[in-house]
Amino acid sequence: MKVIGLMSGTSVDGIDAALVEITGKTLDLRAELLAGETYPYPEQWRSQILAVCGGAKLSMLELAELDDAIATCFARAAMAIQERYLADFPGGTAATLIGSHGQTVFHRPTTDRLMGYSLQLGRGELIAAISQTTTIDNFRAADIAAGGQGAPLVPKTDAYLLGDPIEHRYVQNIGGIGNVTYLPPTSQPDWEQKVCGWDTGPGNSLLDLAVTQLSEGKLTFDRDGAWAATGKVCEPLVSQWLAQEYFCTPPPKSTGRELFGAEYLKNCLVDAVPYQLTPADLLATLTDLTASSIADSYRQFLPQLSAATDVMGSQRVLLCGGGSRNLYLRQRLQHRLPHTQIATTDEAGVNGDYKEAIAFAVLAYWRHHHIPGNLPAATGAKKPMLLGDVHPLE
Ligand SMILES: Nc1ncnc2c1ncn2[C@@H]1O[C@H](COP(=O)(O)OP(=O)(O)OP(=O)(O)O)[C@@H](O)[C@H]1O
Ligand SMILES: CC(=O)N[C@H]1[C@@H]2OC[C@@H](O2)[C@@H](O)[C@@H]1O[C@H](C)C(=O)O
Repeated sequence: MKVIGLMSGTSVDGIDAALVEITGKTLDLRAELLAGETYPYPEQWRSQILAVCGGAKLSMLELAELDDAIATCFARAAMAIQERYLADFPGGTAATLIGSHGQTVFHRPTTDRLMGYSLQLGRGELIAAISQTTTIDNFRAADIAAGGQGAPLVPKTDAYLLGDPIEHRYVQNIGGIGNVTYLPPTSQPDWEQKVCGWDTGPGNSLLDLAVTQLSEGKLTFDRDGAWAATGKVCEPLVSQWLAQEYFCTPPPKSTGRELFGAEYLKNCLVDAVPYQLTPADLLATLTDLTASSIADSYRQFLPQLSAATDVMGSQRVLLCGGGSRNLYLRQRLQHRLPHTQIATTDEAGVNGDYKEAIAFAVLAYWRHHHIPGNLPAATGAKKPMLLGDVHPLE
């Protein structure tokens, strides 16, 4: 079955569209990427989305207009990837389903007191009407209704697309926020029960904000980590930051720019004052915070594993997301995980630029086939749930 997956992440850089041929169910699942492309948001909408994510107030009319503008961008992305595929493969057939994550503008994780609240804009009914294709959206709500965080949702798709019979794998996305899926060797009889995942904390969100500020708006990110690589990590500051609540909280846990955003960076800058860091030192230290928070979370929350595999050396991190291109970040991660091989998901057969878009194509496919999409060990939901609202054509 051909399915289009659509995703825009916390960096709000554009809509990732993946046209995927999917077969099988879970253990026999196959997802072949036929076409993938990122379609940037028109600048007007990108700045409005970033403002809303940063807490800007909207009237209900403005909210409805933004929702529809995003849905229109998503529908256009779906139609464009469809056209590109049909132009490249004239005998090909069109996708029959769209799985759209939408654009997260607010995420409040579930707590002991409050049910989680996660809002993705870009309504599926409009995507379906414009693209004339059945669309599934709102994937996080059913998990939240079952007491889960609503995130991360990729772990179950990672399990069936990236498992290995011998290796322990950590599939680590480094987007605006970082998230990991741990996969035990699939030759272990009970491997599916041991899969877990969580949001590790900041990916590039703090770095991007700091680069924008330090360059007075001339740069928006540290390409290849070149600027940070000229600085020196302030280790005491990293240790101080790692003691913060989010990093010590055991999974299930999820987060967003609501925590690791402008306000958080402001506090980091205050903490850094006594150390008199240069801009490059500050970027090196923030880059190391991302690397250390990732490595530290593996050690804290999978302790028996790291003891066993440090000896056997059969563990591998598979990176994906924009941060995997940051060479300095990779270097810092290797420094923090000396006995672990670091590669990319591409090297394991899944395109890292489109892995999340592929995941939402798979989640829509599972919804269509009545297969639950969440992994309770990752989200904290009480049970596996069918994810997504279906918007069929009349
Ligand atoms: N060559 C590069 N060098 C350094 N960093 C890069 C490079 N290319 C991309 N990035 C970083 O990756 C970010 C975008 O990553 P990505 O598209 O994976 O995020 P996202 O999907 O929006 O986020 P999330 O996974 O949290 O939802 C950019 O903001 C930038 O910081
Ligand atoms: C609420 C939300 O949009 N969360 C995103 C974000 O980006 C990374 C991390 O934070 C993860 O929790 C999630 O995305 C992926 C696709 C997920 O649900 O697995």
